[in-house]
Amino acid sequence: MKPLSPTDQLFLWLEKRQQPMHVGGLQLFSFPEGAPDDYVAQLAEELRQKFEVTPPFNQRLSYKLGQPMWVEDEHLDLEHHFRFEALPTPGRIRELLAFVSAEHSHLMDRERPMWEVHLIEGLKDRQFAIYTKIHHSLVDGVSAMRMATRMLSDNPQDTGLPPIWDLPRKARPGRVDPGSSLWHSITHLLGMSGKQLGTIPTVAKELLKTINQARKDPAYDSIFHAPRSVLNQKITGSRRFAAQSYCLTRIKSVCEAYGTTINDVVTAMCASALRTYLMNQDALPEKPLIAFVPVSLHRDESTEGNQVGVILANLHTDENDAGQRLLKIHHGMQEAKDRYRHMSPEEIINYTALTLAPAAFHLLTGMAPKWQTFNVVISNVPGPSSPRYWNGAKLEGMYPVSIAMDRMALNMTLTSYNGQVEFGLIGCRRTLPSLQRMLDYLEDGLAELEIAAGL
Ligand SMILES: CCCCCCCCCCCCCCCC(=O)SCCNC(=O)CCNC(=O)[C@H](O)C(C)(C)COP(=O)(O)OP(=O)(O)OC[C@H]1O[C@@H](n2cnc3c(N)ncnc32)[C@H](O)[C@@H]1OP(=O)(O)O
Ligand SMILES: CCCCCCCCCO
Repeated sequence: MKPLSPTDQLFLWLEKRQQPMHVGGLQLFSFPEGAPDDYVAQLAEELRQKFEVTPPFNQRLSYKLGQPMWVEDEHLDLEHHFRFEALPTPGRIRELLAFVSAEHSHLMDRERPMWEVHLIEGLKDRQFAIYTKIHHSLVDGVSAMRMATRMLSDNPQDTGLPPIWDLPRKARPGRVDPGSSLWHSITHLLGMSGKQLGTIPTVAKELLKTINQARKDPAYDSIFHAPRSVLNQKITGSRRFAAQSYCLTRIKSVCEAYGTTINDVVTAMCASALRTYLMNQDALPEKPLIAFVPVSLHRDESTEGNQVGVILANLHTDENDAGQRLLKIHHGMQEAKDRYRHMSPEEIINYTALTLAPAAFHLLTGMAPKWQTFNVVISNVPGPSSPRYWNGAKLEGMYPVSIAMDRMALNMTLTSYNGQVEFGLIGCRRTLPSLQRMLDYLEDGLAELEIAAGL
């Protein structure tokens, strides 16, 4: 029995039909050399027969004294969670993305462990795919990426590698299993509150500094007054997913030319894509868009729950010059990172909670609809830098599928793998009808920076 942290619980509270709170990943593989045509069907049979379901994949929600806990599901039904499916012909990436768009729109059953793995055959060119869906109250992007990486090997000859639901548990040195009693859960929560109280002085000091800085600097002040835009409307429950890879070497060359980080460049690509998308609808707000940028607080190799703080980043979408826009984004991100450098993870989480309080208040109550805290999520989850294989099948790409929410109809998350940066855009189907065009605008955003830098 394990209690959920307040951040993990938030994703349960926020969930509703038009706002499912699961995240996912789409992995694209090519058949191992010499594999038979029914390779994927054989693989499905093996996965059904050979493996167990281990934590967190065997954990379902239960409530004790009103407190949500993870408990082992004694009636686990693998057939419900693991599904073998086929794409309609001609089995192009377009059909695959349509499949993910539809599956990502469905809520999961809270009576069961909240995950699904879809093994997908019928793709062209001897490829197959795995779309994994898991509730955000169980993992964040970094823990999901760690799990996905642990099921893979850098050796194409390695066989017997498990699926994501039966990964070997990593023992943490010096950690004793705390047991599973309700008493342990209560003391754990009280301990957490003690730690939380200790964060008050630093968080208060940093908030005061923030307010003073916002008084002096208009670019900084903008962070706390996001404009309303077409992205920020009530959403429906159906999603559209668009994904594409971009060359990491090109992104690194832009970083070097401007003296910025990778994260700054991908953020600037998003800013440029949003600008073009909104300008084409004559809907670019005069004031700059503000992004919700998660920062990982995982201090070890853990794959447990959500450990993230958030930076509210000014995207400077009111700036015409692409190079200047990148430098301004870099400057704002540096400032935010400097602030967090002096804070503990608990302090960062509480500072984040206070800065996002108006958004959370609106999402939970529907009140204060005029206050827009941020316009879009931009999340960067780095992955393995060299080729990976799963039982001889080469991983060709790995795309994140995240969350759209009321008044935040678009989420731009990216991962990286083997020299590629892989964007996964998820949006409300009704609010953002031509979402796939953003993929071209991201490319244009990168090209614009290359040209401006003379590359
Ligand atoms: C679901 C089941 C799974 C199945 C399939 C799997 C799918 C795979 C997961 C999907 C997941 C979806 C679900 C999302 C749900 C959330 O999005 S939850 C929120 C998750 N996001 C986070 O936690 C944010 C994590 N990112 C961060 O903390 C920071 O942005 C970063 C990435 C560390 C960047 O920080 P920074 O200091 O501004 O940036 P930067 O200097 O650019 O980077 C630091 C270092 O990282 C490197 N780096 C940064 N970005 C990249 C990049 N994109 N590529 C390569 N290297 C990079 C830099 O080169 C640099 O390296 P060194 O020079 O130090 O060697
Ligand atoms: C105020 C709460 C905001 C929650 C945003 C969810 C973003 C999902 C990416 O991890």
